[in-house]
Amino acid sequence: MSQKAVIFDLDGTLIDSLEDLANSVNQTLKEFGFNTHEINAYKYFIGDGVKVLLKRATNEKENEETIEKLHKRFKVIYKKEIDSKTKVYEGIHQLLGKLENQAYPKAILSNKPHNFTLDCMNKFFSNYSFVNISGQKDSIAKKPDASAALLIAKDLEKDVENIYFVGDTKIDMQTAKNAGMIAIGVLWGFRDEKELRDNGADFIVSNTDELYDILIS
Ligand SMILES: O=C(O)COP(=O)(O)O
Repeated sequence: MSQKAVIFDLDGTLIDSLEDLANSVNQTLKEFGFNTHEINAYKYFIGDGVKVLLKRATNEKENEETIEKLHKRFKVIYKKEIDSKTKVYEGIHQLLGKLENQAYPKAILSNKPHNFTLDCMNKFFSNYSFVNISGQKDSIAKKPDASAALLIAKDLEKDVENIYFVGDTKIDMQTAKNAGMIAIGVLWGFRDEKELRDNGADFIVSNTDELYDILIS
């Protein structure tokens, strides 16, 4: 077994879920009489969990009660749309397959609600073994807090300095740094290189071959 292990972010790193998330939020907004947004605007709304996504989509002007109503409706809509347009990014299946063949320990840490994280993992990645799959749960602080990453590290049975954290946003880079892990920023997701570098990326990769080379080095 490898001396190293990896924790992957999900949205924007393993799967391109932008359109389904954006369409589901837009439908929710429409039903409640709010203005909708261009799909690309959601690249900057997604990353800090669903409630923050809804706050940003309503221009941070709504109170908790309204956000809670939107949240309830969003969950119903997104449950149906979760895999309508969502795709696994190019090269991810090959990467996971190669890691699997080497018994390389893998885990998931997402700010997507835990049940939706499990739905996506079952739908797209049921062929691979993950030591731990964690979405956002009310019982534990979400990324960039290090708590969930540190719990996963225990399951991975590696020291944090031997764990790569792979993600596409500053939230992921900050989580890696807060947990003492090695931060790898991917450029095929929702944010740009500057954001990843400014938030502590130790490595930046533009394709899954580059990512694999770092993970096994
Ligand atoms: O749904 C979100 O807000 C972010 O999800 P991620 O952590 O998998 O990028």
